Formats: sequence, structure tokens, C-alpha cells
Amino acid sequence: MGAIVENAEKVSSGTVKNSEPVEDADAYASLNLGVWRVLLARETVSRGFGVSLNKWNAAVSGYLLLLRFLQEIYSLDPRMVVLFILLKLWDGMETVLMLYVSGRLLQIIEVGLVEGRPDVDAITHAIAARLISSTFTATTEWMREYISPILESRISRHFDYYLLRANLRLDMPTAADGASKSQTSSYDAWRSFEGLCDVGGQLFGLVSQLVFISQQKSVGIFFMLLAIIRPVLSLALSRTLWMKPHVMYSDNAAYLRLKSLQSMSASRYRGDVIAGNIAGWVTAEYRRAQDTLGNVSSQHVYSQYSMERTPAAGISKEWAGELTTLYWALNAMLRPSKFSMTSIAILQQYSASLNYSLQMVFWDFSKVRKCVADIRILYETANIKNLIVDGDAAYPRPCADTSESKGMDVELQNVSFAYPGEKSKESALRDVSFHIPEGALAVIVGANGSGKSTIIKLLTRMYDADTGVVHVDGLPIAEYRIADLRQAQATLTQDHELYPLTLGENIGLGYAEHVGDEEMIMQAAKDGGAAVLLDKFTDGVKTNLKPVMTAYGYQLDGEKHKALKSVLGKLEKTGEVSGGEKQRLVASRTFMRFRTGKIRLLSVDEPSSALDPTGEFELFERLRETGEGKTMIFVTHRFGHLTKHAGIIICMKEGKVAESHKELMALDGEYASLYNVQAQAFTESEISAKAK
Ligand SMILES: Nc1ncnc2c1ncn2[C@@H]1O[C@H](COP(=O)(O)OP(=O)(O)OP(=O)(O)O)[C@@H](O)[C@H]1O
Repeated sequence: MGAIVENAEKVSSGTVKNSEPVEDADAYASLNLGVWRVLLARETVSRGFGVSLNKWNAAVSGYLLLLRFLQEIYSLDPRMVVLFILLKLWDGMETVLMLYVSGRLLQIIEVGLVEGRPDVDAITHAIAARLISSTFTATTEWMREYISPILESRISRHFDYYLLRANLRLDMPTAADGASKSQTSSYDAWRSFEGLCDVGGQLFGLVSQLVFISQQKSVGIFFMLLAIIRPVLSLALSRTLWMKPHVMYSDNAAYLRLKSLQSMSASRYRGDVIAGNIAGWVTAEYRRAQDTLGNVSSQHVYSQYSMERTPAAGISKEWAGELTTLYWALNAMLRPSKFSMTSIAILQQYSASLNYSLQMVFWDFSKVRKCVADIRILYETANIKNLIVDGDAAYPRPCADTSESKGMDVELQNVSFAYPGEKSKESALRDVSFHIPEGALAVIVGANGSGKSTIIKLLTRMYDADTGVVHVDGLPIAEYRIADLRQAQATLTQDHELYPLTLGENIGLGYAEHVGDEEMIMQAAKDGGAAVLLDKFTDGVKTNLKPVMTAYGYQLDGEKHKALKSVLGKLEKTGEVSGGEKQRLVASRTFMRFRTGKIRLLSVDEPSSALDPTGEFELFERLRETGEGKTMIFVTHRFGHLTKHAGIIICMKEGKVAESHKELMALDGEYASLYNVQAQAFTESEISAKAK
């Protein structure tokens, strides 16, 4: 049993650790269990009418939630759900039937043995009854095993869809916020449903047993009371963590170090570990971390929590289990004429069966609370509020010119922003102001980490500024409907991923309504420089580079299972594209997006790092031509030829806008030397005429 240590500063490995971030220390107790730290929610103590009312409200809302959940599941397949519940109820009845049939058989045999003349007919009937009941039990068992997976996949798919929709609607800061991260899966829905059916079945079985046993002549109420003491004691003395609301984590430096080093054997580090020749260092560090950790247990927190310090609880439970034995032993001594070996055997059966059923009911009942909590979390996933609040103004504004060539007017006024949960001491943007009029081409330059990409993220409302305002066409960006705003923007960055879909879909999803339009996709691929790439694959636009992998081989032994290994090798085939090819595919998606005819702002953030110089030049030229008349923002490290066309150059430095191009050149510092090296092709006069 772990000792409670309030906000402890030291862990048992002797390493000084940070105490947990104290939000509301009264709300939880802190336990140290080996390398683990567990924060355990304190249960609210009922005091007064108000708290009772709260409990009542919680019970009512839990009941309503269960009702909604069960109704939803029932509507998926009413007949199968009812059959499943009936089979669970039969589980309970089955025990009573078996108790009756076995008891009857024992009694008949005993009479036959005592009288020396067995009642063959009665014995045959009893055996037949037992066989029929076993056959029925096996059949119901088979039926349950048959329909369980069907029902499970129906329920899981239903809630998978529900969770997919709920998770896809989360915006970036909400999704990154640990507190609102979805802690549920569709499997919880199935488990909760099965758990609730188990409770129903167990309860039904227990009541049937109690009714049946209480009607037997040899059993008194006293025997029944003795039989339930052990399961009640088991429940009272049990320590389980998994049903209690808690947070668990490890802050043991040696243990965390062990885990980091262990993960360095993963395939994604293999190349670097081999090339860097650091395997020896990794294993030596691992040994060192092991020595530092010493004997501190890293066993799972649940096992550590339920471990008893002394055997006292176990002994009490075992003794309580012997009370029924004591009952018939005493009775056999005091009233020998009333007891036979058969009645003692039957009593033993009753006591074992009651003990088991009660334990199961208590166990399943304690699960109901968890089921309700799981169902609540499941439904609440759809209600998680996005941190980026939607506006209600249409974009473009109804009074605006909606012809295709119009751009977006953007202005940042004293904008500061720090990423949520960021570890850095500095904000990503500090008091940034600039204005890009509609139709202008702006180039944002600056060192790594100076805040260039962050500006794009604020313009696309991936995040909201902490202070200051971003204006779009004269209105604060937050006032627009986010979907409208995004429809008017095309963004091409260095971070795009290829979806695990076909190459055609990867491009076509730039304009989802035309995702199946191969002609349009091929044209977009040509613009993005990916047409040649599509020709490389036999399946062309239908190629899926990263299909979902389900193939798995088990215990395949070298030469012996060569044929199976070869099948597995073929099943596992995936496709690869180079970094530059990936950038071409992603760029094609952006060209597809242009075909919506609604784009007013094109934001391009270093999408060409892996392209060869010709590829980069061609991509930027095609983007510029396609985006003619729209507002275009290019984030780049390279001044390149783009600067020649730039109406505005914004130079970022440590989250702030540095001086204008003219001033920066006059300073003759880093900017001037970079510019002079990279932009020798352009004359000073050309740029300074355009720069602020
Ligand atoms: N998702 C994020 N969470 C936390 N911090 C971030 C995140 N993205 C960027 N930052 C931090 O914000 C700062 C600005 O990053 P940003 O990506 O805007 O720089 P950048 O100028 O585009 O850099 P680069 O030229 O390397 O792409 C950096 O210090 C970076 O570490």
C-alpha cells in the first residue's frame, strides 16, 4: 500500500524532482508508487442538503445518459441487442438450474445407496436433465460468442464515426491542449455496453439464486448471511485504482532517461545510430541510468496500488470464507440426524455459488460508475469547445467585389502571440505591425525561429493573437466565419503531409467537390510539377503510397516458411517518394485549390526546400502567374528572384519586425550581406522603389 505524500518534493530514487503543477491541491491527494506519481481525486464528502442535491442531479444526469446510450445502441440492431441481453440473463439463470439438477441427482443417488436399490428411472431422468441443460448452456454460449463480435463491430463503428467527426472539428490549440485531448475510444462504448449487460445478468442470477436457496429446507437465513460475509469483506478491503479518477505520470529522471535510451533502438533512429557509431554510448548510458534507478519499482501503478502491506486482509477474507464450513460442521455435531453427506455437499455448493455470484455482482456494480463515466467522456468529446471561436460575418463581405481577381487586404496591428504551452521564454511574435494591401505580393524574410510561419498561422486562424488585432478587409479576423475565410485562402507550407489516400485524392482534395475529376487533377499536377511523378506509378492517380497495413506474420522460420514469407513481403509493399516529389504533390494540391475560383490570399511558406533550383524557380513563377491579382505572401529564407516582384518586404527578427529594407541595407549588417550575396541579380534601385 502506497503512503500518501502531499505534493512531495523527493522521490524514492533519491533524485530531487519538481513537484506536480499545483492547480488546486485540495482537489487531489498525491501518491508516490515506485517511479510513478499518482494524483488521486478526493471524493466530495456529503455535507448538507446542497451536496445531496448535487449527488441527486449527478445520478439523474447519469441515468439520462445511460438511457440515451442504450437507446442509441438498441436502434443500431434491435433484434440482436435484445437477443444479446437475453443471453446475458440466461447466464444468471443457468447457475440456478445447475444447482437444482446437481442437488436432485445427489439426493436420488444417496437414497438409492442407503436403500441398496437405486431408482434407475429417477437417476436416468436427472442425468438427462443435466445433459439437456448443459447442451442448452453450450448452445447459448456459442450464440453469445457468435453475436458478440458482430454487435461489437456495429457499436464500435458507430462510435468510431462519432469520434472521427468530433475529433476532426477540433482546431489546433484545442487539439494541442492536453486537458481536452480525447481520452476515449469506440472500444469504451462496447465495453460499457457489455459491462452493463453483465451487471443485469449477474443481478438477475443472484436474485434467482437467493430465491431458490431460501426455499430449500436445509438452508436457513443464518446460512445465507454467513455466505455473503466473504464477498462483502472482499469488496470492503479491496484497493483498486482503475475505477478512481486519477492522473498518473512519472517524473523520475533515471526512469525517463532509461525509456528515452531504450527508444533509440527504434528503426527511425537506426541509420543515425549506426552512422554516428553511438551504440556503445547508448548502452553505457543505459547501464548508468539503471544503476541510478536502483531498486525503485517501475511495475505498473495499478499493481503497486492494490498491493497489501500485510497479509491481514487476505487472512480475514479466507477466514470469512470458512464460516459456512463451520456452520455445517457445527450442525453435523449438534444435530447429526438432520444432516447427511449429500445435504452437506449441497450446502457447500450453495455457499460457493452464492460467494461467486455476490463477488461478481459487487465487482460488476462497481464497474457501472466507470461505465457511466466512460459514456459521459465519449459524448462530451463532441461538445469540446474549440478555443478558436467562430465569427458570424460572411467572407467576402456582401459589399465586396467578388470577381476572381480580387485579393485580401491584411493588416497586423501590434500583434503579440505565444504558442499555448510553449516552453520557450520568448513569445513567437512581439508587437508586430504591418499592412499588405489587396493584390500585393509580400515577401517575409528572417532568421530561423523569427516568427515568419507564425504570421501565416495567424492569418489562417490556426491560432488567435494574444494581444493586438489581425484585420482582414478592414474587419477583425475573428468576426468572420472561419469556413468562409479558409475558403478564400490557399496555403502552401513546408509542413504538409501526404494523406494515406491515393495520389489523385492527395491532389484532388485541394478542391474536394472535384476530387474525382481526373482531368482537373492532371492539370493541377502539371502546374505543381508532379505530372511526371504520376506517370512513374503503374496505377497512376490511383496509387496509394501508404495503404493501411494489416499484414502480419507470426513464427515464420527462415527456409521452412519461405512461401509464407514471400507472400508477406508482397503484402507489405508501400511506395516512397522523395522529399522534392512530395513537395510537388502538395504544391499540385494548392493549384487544384485555385480552381475553386474563390482564393483571395495565397500564403506560401518555404514549400521548396527539397526542390532543385529549376523546380523552385518554376514553382514560384507558376504560383505568381496563377495568383495574379490576389494577395500573395511568400515566406522565404532565400531572397532569390521573388524579391524583384515584391511590393513589400518584411524582415523578421526574434519575433519582431526589423527595420524596412532600405534601413536594413543602410545598416550594412547581416541583412545587407545576405541580400548582396543572394540578390545580386537585382539592382538596389529596383527594390528600394517597391520597399517601404
Ligand atoms: N507549434 C509550436 N508550438 C510551440 N512553439 C512553436 C510552435 N511553432 C513554432 N514555435 C516557436 O515559435 C517561434 C517562431 O517560430 P516560426 O515557426 O514562426 O519561425 P520561422 O521564422 O518560420 O522559422 P523557420 O525559418 O525555421 O521556419 C520559434 O521559437 C518556435 O520554436
